Amino acid sequence: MKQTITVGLLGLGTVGSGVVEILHDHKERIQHKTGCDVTIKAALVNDPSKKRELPTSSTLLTDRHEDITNDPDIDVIVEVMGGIDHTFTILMEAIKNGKHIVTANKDLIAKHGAELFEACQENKCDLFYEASVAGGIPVIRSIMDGLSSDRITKMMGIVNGTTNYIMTKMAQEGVDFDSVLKEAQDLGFAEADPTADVDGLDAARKMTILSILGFSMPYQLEDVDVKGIRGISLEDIKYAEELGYRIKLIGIAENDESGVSVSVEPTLLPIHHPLSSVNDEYNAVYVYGDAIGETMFYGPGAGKLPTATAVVSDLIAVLKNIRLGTTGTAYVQPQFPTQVKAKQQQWTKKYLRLQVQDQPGTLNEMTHIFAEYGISFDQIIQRSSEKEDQREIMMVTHQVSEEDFEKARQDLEGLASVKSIDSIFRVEGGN
Ligand SMILES: NC(=O)C1=CN([C@@H]2O[C@H](COP(=O)(O)OP(=O)(O)OC[C@H]3O[C@@H](n4cnc5c(N)ncnc54)[C@H](OP(=O)(O)O)[C@@H]3O)[C@@H](O)[C@H]2O)C=CC1
Ligand SMILES: N[C@@H](CC=O)C(=O)O
Repeated sequence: MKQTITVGLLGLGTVGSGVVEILHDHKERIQHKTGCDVTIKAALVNDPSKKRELPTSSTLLTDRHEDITNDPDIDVIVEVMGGIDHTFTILMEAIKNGKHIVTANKDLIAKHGAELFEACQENKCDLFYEASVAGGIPVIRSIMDGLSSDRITKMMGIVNGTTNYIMTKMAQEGVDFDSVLKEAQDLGFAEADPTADVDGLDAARKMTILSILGFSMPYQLEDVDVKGIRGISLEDIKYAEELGYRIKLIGIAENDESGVSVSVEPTLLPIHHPLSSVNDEYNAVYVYGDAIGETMFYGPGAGKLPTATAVVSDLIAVLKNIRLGTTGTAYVQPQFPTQVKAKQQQWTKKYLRLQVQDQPGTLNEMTHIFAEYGISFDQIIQRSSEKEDQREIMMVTHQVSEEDFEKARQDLEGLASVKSIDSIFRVEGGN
């Protein structure tokens, strides 16, 4: 027998309208898969007077969340409005009223995932959040289900669509940062506050969620080393190409015997590395496991319909659970304590771009400093600088510990012949 499930939407913007569209266009497919008919009874918005397409003519548009959280007819809440603490309060209220939750909100899950999970367990509610990491790519489900038999050791990838879109356009079309950010906003990829994208925080939240789930540890957002893309210039993109690399904003989470390190930063990748060809708003995540070896997940990481696909798939998971009379969630209580890896244990290659005095001995002075910390070079190129009596130097080091590199950087800054250190990025690949 067909069952009618009533949904309350929190948010009817880019993702919310995509959810409405998929539920409408795939209505029969969803009925067939779940045995359920889905009705959207109400949607919470900031401005109910704004003209917009409604899910059905009878859908209530409201700016009072209680109209949804307290409505006894509503079975499932789909949260696609964003926000952290206020949204958390609303969802906790909804869970206490027995509502199942589907959310696309990584800000919320990275900060309050554990509390939401506990409340859902206590109240026998579902909690699903596939769209919170890498938009339309089912990477959370893959980690929680497909790879659940393995021990995950590393996850690495491009997990922010906006910055990947910006950097692709900068590299391919030489477009300036501000105009391409505006394009990404118009296309619905960027967060309400796009500084979260540009400064790497959005990617850091996603890497936090992946680390909690993949490593089964209560990893904290505050422990992620985060650098955004503001410091990347068209010169860096050009010199990186010359050295055989592309620059991408890469998240890396590693777990080995010396601890866990999670970072998000601009990274030079060898041109033939598969992540170098991930362009526009696309995302890709490598997951390494003891048994499986290497797997890669690729697809659209942002945008209306790709993100809504993940949200509606979560809703389908809830519908199936309701039919089975059970509850479930993509969360598990972390099993192991987190031991954050010391800087001395974190090894990477580095790219530097510097302006130096054009005089004999400058390069010697610099290499002498690096040698003191045991740092050697993979590649060095020099170019004339726009500034009189200066040269521009681009270097790629061999593997160096973060701690030693930082000491060498400080010593370099103290040299009279070093006029400025304009860029420092991580480099992947090779020793
Ligand atoms: N866009 C994307 O590609 C992706 C987004 N996400 C996540 O999905 C969520 C939604 O994103 P998106 O659809 O892009 O955002 P939008 O800004 O397009 O939509 C937000 C919606 O929520 C409503 N809203 C926001 N705050 C409130 C509030 N305090 N009270 C009532 N209504 C509110 C807005 O109302 P009104 O329409 O009146 O302004 C709007 O309808 C975010 O958590 C985002 O991080 C996740 C993956 C990809
Ligand atoms: N702003 C985010 C949206 C998806 O999570 C991004 O650009 O990736």
